[in-house]
Amino acid sequence: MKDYIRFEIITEDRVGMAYKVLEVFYKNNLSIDSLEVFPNKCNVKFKWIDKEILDTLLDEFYKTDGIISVKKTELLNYEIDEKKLCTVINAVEKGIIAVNKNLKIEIFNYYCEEYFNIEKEKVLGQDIRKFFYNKPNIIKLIKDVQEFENVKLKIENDGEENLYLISLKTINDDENKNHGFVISIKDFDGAMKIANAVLQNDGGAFRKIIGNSPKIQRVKEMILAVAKSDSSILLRGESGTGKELFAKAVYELSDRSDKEFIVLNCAAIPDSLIESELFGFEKGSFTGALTGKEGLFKMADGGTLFLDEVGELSMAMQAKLLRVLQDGTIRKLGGIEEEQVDVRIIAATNRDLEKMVETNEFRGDLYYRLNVIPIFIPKLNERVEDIPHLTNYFTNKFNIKYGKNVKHIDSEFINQLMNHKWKGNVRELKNVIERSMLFCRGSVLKGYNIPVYSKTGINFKYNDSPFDKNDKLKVIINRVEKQIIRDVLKESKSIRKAAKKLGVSHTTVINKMNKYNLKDHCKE
Ligand SMILES: Nc1ncnc2c1ncn2[C@@H]1O[C@H](COP(=O)(O)OP(=O)(O)OP(=O)(O)O)[C@@H](O)[C@H]1O
Repeated sequence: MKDYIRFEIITEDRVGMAYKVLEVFYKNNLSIDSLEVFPNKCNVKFKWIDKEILDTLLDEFYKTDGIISVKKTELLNYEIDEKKLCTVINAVEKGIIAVNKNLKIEIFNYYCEEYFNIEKEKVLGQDIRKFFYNKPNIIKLIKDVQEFENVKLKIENDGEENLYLISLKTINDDENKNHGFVISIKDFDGAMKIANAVLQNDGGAFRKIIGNSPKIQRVKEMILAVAKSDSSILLRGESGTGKELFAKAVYELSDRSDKEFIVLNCAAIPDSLIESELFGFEKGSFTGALTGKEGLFKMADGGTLFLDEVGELSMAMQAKLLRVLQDGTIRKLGGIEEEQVDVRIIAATNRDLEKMVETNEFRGDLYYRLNVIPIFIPKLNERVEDIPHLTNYFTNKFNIKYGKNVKHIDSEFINQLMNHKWKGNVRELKNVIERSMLFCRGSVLKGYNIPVYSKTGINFKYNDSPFDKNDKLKVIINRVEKQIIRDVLKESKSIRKAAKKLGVSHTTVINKMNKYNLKDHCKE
C-alpha cells in the first residue's frame, strides 16, 4: 500500500487560495506533509486516508469557492527534483556526502557506500565528525567549514587500504550564511590512471625535469593529479632536489598558467623586509618610502605565489601569512584598506615542519593551511638510475654555456657519480659536472676530470667500475637498468612484487627480464 496521497488542486488565480486549501484539511482534522503553492494551483502531499474520509475531503474541496478541480498526481515538483538530484549524485563517479548545518549527514551516495563499505541507512543522520572519528586531519578541516580540495584520505576496506582525494564545498545563501557543505571523494588510483595517460603525452611542463625513475615518475603523476585544483601544495625534500622546478611545473599545468608565477625565497631576505615584499607599502609608511609599492601577493593576484624555504619565516610573519590564507585579504604596510586577492600558494621546505610545530617554532594552524597537498621529492641517492640521464642533460647544457664540445662520457665518470653520497642532491651533481667540464680539455669527460675538493665535501670514493671504459651512455643505462631489475627480483617474492617496488607494470618487468635474460633471478 502507498504511504501518501498527492493532489494537484487547480484554483482561481487570486489571493488567499492556498489558505482555503489548508482550511479544508484543517476542518477535516488532517495534517499535510508538504504543500507547493503556484498562482493557480496547489500541490499537496498527505498521509494515506480511508476512501470514506477521502470522499468527504473531495466534497469539501468542490464546495469551496475558487477551487476548480482536484486530481491525484504521482509526485510533487520538489520530489521530482530530489529524485533527479539523487540520480545525478549516484551517476557521478565520486563519493558524495551532503552535510547540513548541524553537521548531520543527509546524503551518502552509492560510491560512498562502496568506498566505506557501509550502507547509507547506517550513516544518514549521523554527525560527520563521528563518521570521520579516526581521521583527525579531516575533522580539523571540517570543523572550520572552510572549502578545501584534494586532501588525501586513506580508507580501509576489507583489510585493504585505498587512497582517495577528498574536497569540501560549502553551501552558502546569498547573504553568505552557511547551510552545510558537500564532501566529494574521488578514487586516487583512478585519478592516477588519467594522470598517467596525460603524462605519456606530456612534453611541456616536465621538460626541464630530467629523470624517469619510479620515484620521480610518481611525483610527476601526483603533480598532474593536483595541479588544476587551487589547493595549497607543500613541496618537501632536501635542498637541491628540484622543489622549485616542480613548483613551476605545477604552475604550468594549472589553470593559472596565463597569470603570474611569483617566487619569494623566505630565507633570502631579512624578516623586516619580507612583510613589505609580500604586502607592499604606502608612500611615507617608513623612512625612505618616497613612493609606494605593490607587494608580491598583489602581483600574484589570479596567479601563483611560490614561498620557498617557508620554514624560515619568523613567528610574526607566519601569523601575517596565515591571516591572508584565511580571509584572502591583504593590507599594505602603512595602509588602511584591505584588498581581496586570489592567490594559489605553493610552499617548499627542507625543514621538519612537524617537529617545528611540536617545538612551537612553526604555527600548527599555518602548517595545516599549507600542507593541504604534501608532495615529497626524493633525494638523488634514492634514484641513482636518474644520474646518467642528468649527467647527459647537464653536459649538453654546459657545452652550450662554455662553448665546449664534450661528446662522450667515460664510464668511470658515471660510475663515480653513481657511487657518491649526494648531500646537495641534483644541485651538487650539476655543480660537479660544471666543474668537471671546466677541467675537461677534449671531447670525452673522464673520471679524473672530477675535481676532488675535500673541504666542500666533493671527495669521491673510487670504486671498481662495473662498466667498460668508453661505453656509450645507452649501454651504461642498459647495464644500470639490468643491475637494478636483477637486484629487485632477487629480493622480491614475485615478479608482481618486484614490479610494484619498481613502480612499473608486471608486463614491463617480464619484457625487461627477457631483454636482459634474467629469468634465473626470479624467485617465482
Ligand atoms: N630533475 C631535475 N632535472 C634537471 N635539473 C634539476 C632537477 N632537479 C634539480 N635540478 C636543478 O638543480 C638545481 C636545484 O634545483 P631547485 O632549486 O629546484 O632545488 P630546491 O629543492 O628548490 O633547492 P632548495 O631547497 O635549496 O631551494 C637547479 O639548478 C635545478 O635546475
